[in-house]
Amino acid sequence: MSLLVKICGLSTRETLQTALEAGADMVGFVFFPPSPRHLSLELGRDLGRQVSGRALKVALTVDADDATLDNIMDALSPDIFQLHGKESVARLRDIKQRFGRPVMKAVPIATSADLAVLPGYAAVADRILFDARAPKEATRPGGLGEPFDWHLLENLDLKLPYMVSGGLHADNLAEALRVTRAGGVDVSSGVESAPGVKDPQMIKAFIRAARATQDASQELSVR
Ligand SMILES: O=C(O)c1ccccc1NCC(=O)[C@H](O)[C@H](O)COP(=O)(O)O
Repeated sequence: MSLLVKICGLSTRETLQTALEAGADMVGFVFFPPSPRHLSLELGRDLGRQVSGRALKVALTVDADDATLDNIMDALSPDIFQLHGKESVARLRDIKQRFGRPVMKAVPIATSADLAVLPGYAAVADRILFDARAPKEATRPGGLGEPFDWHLLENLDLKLPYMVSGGLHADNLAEALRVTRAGGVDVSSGVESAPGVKDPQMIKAFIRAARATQDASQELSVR
């Protein structure tokens, strides 16, 4: 199965075009006002039109209410909702039923105890995103550019597809994939020149590095 590459927190036509042309499988749009990547609904609508089927549109929200999700559905019509807050298993089920879209649940990781929530989420979510747990003082639960200990996932036995994120960049994603055996990688800070400012060259370098890792693992598997 080919590696999924997600570029998250895109907020301009130019950098979205770069990610699409470089072959990103998923493009993430943040709807969380404290984030430097937060999009207005109007900009989300515009960027969503630009994607026009070239990648999966991921709407990233944090403990959003139904009215907010309704507005995002109308503006972006996301392919996936990425729920990056404290959403319960029941809330995931509710969102899936109400909006009829797959959900990717972000699971914050700092210690092995954080894995205890997996069985509940895995019963409802379509995909899991492992991310570094944000420090208590953080103004947002993700997009902080810090990794977690990937070895915490070394013995993971998850029947659901999962991605790894948190502090990834072109030079460490191969190791993150080797240790976690994730089916996808997700990045935001690692392709930015400043918080919220995506860098086209860094986007291209990240996707090139991910594809090189994918090719290398496919070569090994056919030997
Ligand atoms: O990106 C944000 O600003 C953000 C805000 C609130 C919740 C989640 C957020 N990002 C979630 C993502 O999917 C990021 O790509 C992921 O946390 C990795 O971020 P980074 O460590 O900056 O690569």
